[in-house]
Amino acid sequence: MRLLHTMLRVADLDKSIAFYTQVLGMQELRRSQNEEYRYTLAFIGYGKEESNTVLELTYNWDKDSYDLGNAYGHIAIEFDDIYKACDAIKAAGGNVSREPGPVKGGTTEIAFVKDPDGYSIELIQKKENMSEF
Ligand SMILES: C[C@@H](O)C(=O)SC[C@H](NC(=O)CC[C@H](N)C(=O)O)C(=O)NCC(=O)O
Ligand code: NI
Repeated sequence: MRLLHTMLRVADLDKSIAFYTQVLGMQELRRSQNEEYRYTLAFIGYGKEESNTVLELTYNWDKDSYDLGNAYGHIAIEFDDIYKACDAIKAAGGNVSREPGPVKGGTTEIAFVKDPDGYSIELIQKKENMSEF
């Protein structure tokens, strides 16, 4: 078995794709529409689905907002330098909701940003040993 994707429902597909590609450096891998059930899927990530776990952005044509509720946590992305990444995200108008720095009670360096729908994305500083979590 292999973890294939995480699906997020988004209110504005082009705005979300612009954020994940232009701000977080992902690629749009493929897009498909379902005319009968009125939705579009966009698969995005850092490489081909054959060897990468990706995001599936779902746009329902008749829905322009969602209640994210209080159960969703975050999606985590590893960066070589989260400090530079956060500076670039701010420069691109992105929302850095938690400044980069050591995780509370630990040493791993993290930051959080919000995507256009308000989903939290955790940026984790690349390190040799991931054992802290
Ligand atoms: C391609 C595969 O990864 C999918 O997830 S498609 C599954 C399909 N998705 C939708 O219908 C999305 C729109 C829906 N309104 C929503 O917001 O979830 C799905 O869930 N189909 C249901 C089924 O029973 O086939
Ligand atoms: Ni899916």
